[in-house]
Amino acid sequence: MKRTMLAIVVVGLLLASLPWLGVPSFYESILYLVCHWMVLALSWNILSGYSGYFSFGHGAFFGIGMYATAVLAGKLNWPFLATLPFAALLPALLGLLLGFVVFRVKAVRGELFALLTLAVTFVVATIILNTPIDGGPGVYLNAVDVPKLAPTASGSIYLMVLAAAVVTLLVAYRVQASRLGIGLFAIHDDEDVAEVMGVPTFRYKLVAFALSCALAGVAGGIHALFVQYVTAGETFNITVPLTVVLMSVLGGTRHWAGPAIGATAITGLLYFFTAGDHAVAGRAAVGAILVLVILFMPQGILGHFRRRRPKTADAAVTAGEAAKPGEAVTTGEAARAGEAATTGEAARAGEAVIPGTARDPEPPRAAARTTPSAPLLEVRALSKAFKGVQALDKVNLQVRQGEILGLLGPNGSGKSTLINVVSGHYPLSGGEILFDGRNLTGAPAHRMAHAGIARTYQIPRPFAHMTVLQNVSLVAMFGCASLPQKQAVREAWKWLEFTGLQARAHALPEDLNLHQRKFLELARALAARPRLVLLDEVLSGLTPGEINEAIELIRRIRDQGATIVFVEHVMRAVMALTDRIVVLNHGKLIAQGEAAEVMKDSEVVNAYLGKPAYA
Ligand SMILES: Nc1ncnc2c1ncn2[C@@H]1O[C@H](COP(=O)(O)OP(=O)(O)OP(=O)(O)O)[C@@H](O)[C@H]1O
Repeated sequence: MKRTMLAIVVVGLLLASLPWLGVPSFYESILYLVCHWMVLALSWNILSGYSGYFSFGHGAFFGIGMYATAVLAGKLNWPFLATLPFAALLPALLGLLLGFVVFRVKAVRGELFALLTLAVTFVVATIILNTPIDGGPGVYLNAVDVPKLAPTASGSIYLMVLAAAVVTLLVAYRVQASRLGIGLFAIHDDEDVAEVMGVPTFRYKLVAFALSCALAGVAGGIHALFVQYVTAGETFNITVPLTVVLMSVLGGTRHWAGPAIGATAITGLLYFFTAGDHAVAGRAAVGAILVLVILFMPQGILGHFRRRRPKTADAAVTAGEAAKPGEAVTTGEAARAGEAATTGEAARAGEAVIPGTARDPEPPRAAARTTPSAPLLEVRALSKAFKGVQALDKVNLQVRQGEILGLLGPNGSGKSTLINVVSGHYPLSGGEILFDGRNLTGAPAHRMAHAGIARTYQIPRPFAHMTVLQNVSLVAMFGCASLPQKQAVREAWKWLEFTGLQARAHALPEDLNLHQRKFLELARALAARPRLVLLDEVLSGLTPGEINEAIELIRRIRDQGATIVFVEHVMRAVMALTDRIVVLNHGKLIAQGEAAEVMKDSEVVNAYLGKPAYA
């Protein structure tokens, strides 16, 4: 990490020497434009590329920065450098305000967010144009003194934008490698699941948005000085956000350096054609290249080559490095070495290791038991209504410390809904959730995860662009354990070994079979070091042999002290594993107690057992 950052700074310092080497100012202008677009594209990518919240409003934040400097320096005669903090702060505040409202609304994701940010651009442009900020004629900055940083004014402006580009590169790099970046990539893949796994999605999106807007604002402030004359028509032109998006997509949005490559390529190409007096042909060429890249390299230039890399000579290095437990694996790496070097023999053969036959991992730390049989989870009058469906109707339930509680009921009786509500995936409609004596009613899902609740999904929902190892280590970082990154990777290896998935550590979820995907769900839940594990039909769809493996695995999880709620239709597993069962029907709890007793209950027989079709 330090080497990459050092390399960015060294290259920046080398480029900073150009104004003293007598380079014609024309070239400084070209380099200025490259750096300028780099800042804009990189800053856009911090929110939109990493988290998937595509914004078409970057022009607004850039424009606010531009006008902040134009008004403060051009109209109020402030020294230029004193305007830059405001050029950063004002768009950041607008981003925060907008995000504070918009990021709370689940419906405003994807294209709606893109349209909303585009609308913000028009609103900002209209306000600026129709108030004394601009008022129509534009703002001149030709009387503003350029800070003397280099022998010439153009050299000084170039140095400022170069500094901004270096800082933005460092920020983009640091964010990607940090918890924030990993959380944003999880949001990109599945925001609801990310929240349930412990990622504070709202806060992370806000931070990313504010950072993105602030950097765009700085680019705007410097650009105001560069163009010397600021008009609303030029500033809030749709080509600004479009160009930024295209540059990022071309270079690759899932890598910190992708937008920088896209910005360099497109600016360089445009210059090449403009210099040859073929500006129109240049734009057409850029358009054609973009179409080709989107068709054949949908992950962008960097994404494409990084995806191919493990298949080449350095695959062994990538896999070997990541195979060292404790080595940090960031989401951007996405190493896809299906045959990655691993620790066990079976793993080397590329086979999943049957739990119990793998080399014994260091015993995974399980939740510590406190008072035996004390309730760990208590739900009181828990209700959940969807439009027209009362999925849960005043359910009262206790889960005791250290037990396996079977949650049974016919299809549609509310079992998954109960798990969804207790894990925070769905907000409740009524009632209370008490966990370990704390009232978690209405808490956001990431707080449920931090408190010690982990879950699996009936239909596995792994983060699609992250490897198996990254999926599991993310939960070790953000779940109840809240481990630092390197320790989280070590923890993930333990659970991969526990579930027999270590041979698939570097595979993407799409390359796993159903059995492996179900076990990935388990490994993820366990890596959180939860106090309560909610298992939603982990056995469905498995073969009888795989079911036996899973039963053995769940026993081992319980033996290590975890408390488990177990939704299952496979009756032999229910009988083999559960201490107690509760039965739901039409969202109501109809029976609870020891399995053998409850199975004789006439209401249970009528509602559930009387129905055929369970294994
Ligand atoms: N997101 C949703 N929107 C609308 N209705 C829902 C939603 N999720 C669940 N329901 C409804 O709530 C009721 C309970 O569903 P739930 O999935 O909890 O049942 P279940 O007992 O888990 O069933 P299964 O055994 O088939 O998984 C069903 O009528 C279902 O259609």
